[in-house]
Amino acid sequence: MSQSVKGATETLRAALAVDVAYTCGVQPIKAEDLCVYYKLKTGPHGDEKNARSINLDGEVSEEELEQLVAACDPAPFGLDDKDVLDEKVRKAGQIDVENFVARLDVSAAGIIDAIIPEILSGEKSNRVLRAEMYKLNVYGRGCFFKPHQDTPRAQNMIGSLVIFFPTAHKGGELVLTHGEDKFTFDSAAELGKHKSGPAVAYIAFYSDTKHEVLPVHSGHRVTLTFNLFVDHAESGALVLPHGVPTPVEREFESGLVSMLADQTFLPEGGFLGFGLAYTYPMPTLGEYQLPPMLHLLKGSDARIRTVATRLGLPVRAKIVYDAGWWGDENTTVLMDHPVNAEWHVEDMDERDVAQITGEGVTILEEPLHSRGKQPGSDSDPGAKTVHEEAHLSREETDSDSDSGSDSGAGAKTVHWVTPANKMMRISTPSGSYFGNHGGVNYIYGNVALFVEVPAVGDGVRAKYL
Ligand SMILES: O=C(O)CCC(=O)C(=O)O
Ligand SMILES: [Fe+2]
Repeated sequence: MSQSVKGATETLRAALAVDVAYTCGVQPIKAEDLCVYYKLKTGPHGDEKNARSINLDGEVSEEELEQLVAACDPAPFGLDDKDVLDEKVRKAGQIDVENFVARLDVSAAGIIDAIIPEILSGEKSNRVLRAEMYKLNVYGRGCFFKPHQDTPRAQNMIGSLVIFFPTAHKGGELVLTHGEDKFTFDSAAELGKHKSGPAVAYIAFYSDTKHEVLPVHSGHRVTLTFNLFVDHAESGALVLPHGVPTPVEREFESGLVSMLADQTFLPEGGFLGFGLAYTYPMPTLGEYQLPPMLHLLKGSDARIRTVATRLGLPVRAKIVYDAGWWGDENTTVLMDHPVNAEWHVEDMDERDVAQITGEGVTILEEPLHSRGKQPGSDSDPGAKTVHEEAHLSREETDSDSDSGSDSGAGAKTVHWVTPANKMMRISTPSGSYFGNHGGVNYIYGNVALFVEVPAVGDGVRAKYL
């Protein structure tokens, strides 16, 4: 590989390393929007449920908050398909959506508009962000929630939104961990700085990001939680990224352009491969289609698509499976469709294998070097080495070709920019899943993006001669 390609690869990696998994702030709202109506628990004599209202401002009394706590159920967490109560993992109160009404409308209050630029990666195109209210939670003194990811509920679930009422409390910081980065959001401190009128604090984050709520030392931390979904216009067409490129997009673009201009780089054409920074919800049962993945990309993953599309380079998404059972220890399979995760190694018969090797499937002819290693773990020198070149078999790159080519004839080269080193194992469908709600209809799976690089002098590459 030439020095210039090495340098360009580094530029791309550096541009992708700029990534935040959240966006947060304090939003001024109308005083009446701090009001919540909630149902009381049925009385000991089976009396009818009554409702009460509470104004969740800084002046709310201890007595009123205790009444709210009395209307809460203990909040569970999710372990595989079960909701589990265990105060060593999560201690908090919750009210389900059918038992309360909050006056606050996050769209009308401007909170959705405030989070869109980050959560949809600066690119509105034809995507819409929809917030679905999920719970009201009360974290009193000593309450907390240990590190977890939020359970994926649909393929288009992208994030979680938490709204914090300005009720007095100390502690209860939300700590997010993404790769090597840690971020602490102290909603009480942020709201404390806001002196001019009523406000709520908010944070939105990609829901596969690990997060925890530290113990509350005093007072009551009252929140509304929402699941965030990406919907898109009926046409399903991906609108071309518009707007002014950000500095980090320009940096990424300069790396791509120097690769295209280097005539020693993939002279016959091929692919740039990117293992992604985030994981994506995949269904575990039934018949599926991979949703239009390119609409659902998060953070720096979306940057790959944005810039490549702007340059006119086709981008495709593939699910990455580690299919070690397949004769060869190191078989990596890239698929357009999630595999029915009910399939276990033992159950696999030839028919199943034929199905897996069917249309839209790519077997990497050279295994990924860093298979099974944790990304970024310093103790493991292999983790940071990228297997620079592997081959994408031709059946995938040329739909007209005969599909039985495992010989490598006509295979296209993949130049891996970031390693696809976290993979789903076909043989372990759900493992032990730990989330904020029981359910294994969806699991977070690993995806790789492939940017098609034309041969020297072909297509959009012609202008870089
Ligand atoms: O209250 C928070 O800050 C986060 C709560 C949470 O992680 C959850 O409900 O899943
Ligand atoms: Fe959570």
